[in-house]
Amino acid sequence: MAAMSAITLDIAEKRYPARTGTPAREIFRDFRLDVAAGEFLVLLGSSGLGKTTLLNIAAGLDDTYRGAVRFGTANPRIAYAFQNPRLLPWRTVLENVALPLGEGMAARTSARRMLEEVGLAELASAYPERLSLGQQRRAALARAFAIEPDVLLMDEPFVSLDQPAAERLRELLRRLLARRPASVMFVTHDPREAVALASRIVLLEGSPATVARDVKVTLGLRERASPALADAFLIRMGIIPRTEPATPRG
Ligand SMILES: Nc1ncnc2c1ncn2[C@@H]1O[C@H](COP(=O)(O)OP(=O)(O)OP(=O)(O)O)[C@@H](O)[C@H]1O
Repeated sequence: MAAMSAITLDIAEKRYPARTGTPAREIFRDFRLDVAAGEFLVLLGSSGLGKTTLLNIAAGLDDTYRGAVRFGTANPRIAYAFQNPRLLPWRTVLENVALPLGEGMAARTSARRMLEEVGLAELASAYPERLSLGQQRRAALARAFAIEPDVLLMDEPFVSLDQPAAERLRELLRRLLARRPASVMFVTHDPREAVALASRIVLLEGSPATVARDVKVTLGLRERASPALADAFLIRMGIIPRTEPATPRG
């Protein structure tokens, strides 16, 4: 028996109407994607293809399409981490993390525990403007995991950080997921980041977008962390092109 899907995206048609200067665009037609329970699915694909549109549809933020989104569990808890951390500037870090948990002491206690887990305990009563981008993203991760999501949607959550900072956040994400497993859809432009995190990589291509590659990633942590080995894997799987040999043939 096939494992039950945590998320099924079944999009008969998604289009954006024409705007002044831009013609109407068909983003998806007869597009289908199943995410298995516990899977860490990374979506790759060039800019403007429809990756964010797909996450918005999965999140229920966009219902202007023909088709259906189905979840493996009734009333799944869904967390969505955006590229911009989107913390409320007039609330403290603790209040931001507690917000999705509601009012009361229990909410604040869980929020505080989440902040400890992401290494921000000392900044609990600070306002977001005092935090670096990396710290804001830690807070956004704490807020996302505070609700113990069944489904975690992430849209380039670690972009514009330097490599060591991005790797520390990826490490944190792995740790958070180890304690609270979720089914993940993660969008990035960076194929190496995809190898670092994914259990499955889906490469989108074309307009309307179709699945060009769909590969399981079973590498160990050491291989994932090595740029050379990650690139070799990406080339082998046809996700990035083989670079031309330096020495001319013949
Ligand atoms: N509200 C909208 N109205 C019209 N067109 C839109 C709208 N939102 C997005 N688009 C267009 O639809 C296409 C897909 O957008 P989307 O943001 O989903 O792509 P993406 O793959 O996430 O791109 P990126 O990687 O640059 O974030 C783009 O060409 C975009 O310009």
